[in-house]
Amino acid sequence: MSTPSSALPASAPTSASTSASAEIGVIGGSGFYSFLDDITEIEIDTPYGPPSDPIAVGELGGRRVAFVPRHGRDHRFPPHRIPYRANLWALRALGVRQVLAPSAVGSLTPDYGPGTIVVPDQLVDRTSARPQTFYDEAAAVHVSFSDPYCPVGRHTALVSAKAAGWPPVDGGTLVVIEGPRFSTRAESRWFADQGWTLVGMTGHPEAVLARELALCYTPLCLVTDLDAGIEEGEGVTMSEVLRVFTENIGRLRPLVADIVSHLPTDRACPCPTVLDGMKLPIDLP
Ligand SMILES: CSC[C@H]1O[C@H](OP(=O)(O)O)[C@H](O)[C@@H]1O
Ligand SMILES: Nc1ncnc2[nH]cnc12
Repeated sequence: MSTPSSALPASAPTSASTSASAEIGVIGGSGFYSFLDDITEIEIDTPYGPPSDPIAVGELGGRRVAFVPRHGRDHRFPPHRIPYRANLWALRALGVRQVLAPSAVGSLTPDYGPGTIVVPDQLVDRTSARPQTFYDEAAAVHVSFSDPYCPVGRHTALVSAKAAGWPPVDGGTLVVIEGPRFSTRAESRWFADQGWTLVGMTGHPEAVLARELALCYTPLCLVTDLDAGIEEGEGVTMSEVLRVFTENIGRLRPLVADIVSHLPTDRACPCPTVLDGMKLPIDLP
């Protein structure tokens, strides 16, 4: 059930006690277009335009959660057109400080076949035409990004997946391509030869934008296919990705819910302090 949409301006103050606030954000990917029951839909504007969809806010496992499908609920935004900045800004404006990001990925090794859950620990940016910073005027801000993901969020995801009987792969490198096309076999083989593990289209700039807002960000990658250079055959197709994702969504949703319920209430990771001592040219929501 959903209550009527509330409208908030970009910088609306939020409080932990309102139905328009949340502490944890979930950004759903391909095939993951809804998550919560009993939601309030929040129409929220940001300096970067509206997010991919109104944000669905509700309660889950005793936690206030905000959900946004990154491609929109009708998958109208291709990966290079997703309003990444608006999505992250809107989540932070609602009070979110920890973000969980499920996505469908291709595997660059036959060791991790379709249905494997991977919590990568590194990222390679092969995108080419996406705004990837909030700090592009007035003063330079350089955030540390050597370890792109929240260590506590990663640990929580790994523990939950193990407990769910879905043994996860701990670590690996996600290469993010510009898309929307899939990789050629030569590109795919080259990625694998570099020792990279997974390939996707949305992990960048989502992770770095979260870092620039001092948010915790945890990727949860579901392998939907072996990428074109890894497997002989026709190569990856969108329908294959969506089919395999749909086959797994029934166990992915409860896993995401379990991770949400186990994320810490106090952040003891380095993420909250990444902007300390920096002179920010913009006010964060
Ligand atoms: C649906 S085929 C390719 C599409 O799937 C992945 O989406 P997401 O990361 O949002 O789960 C991939 O990155 C592409 O956007
Ligand atoms: N093989 C692949 N390449 C890029 N993005 C993907 N998302 C799911 N599978 C993918």
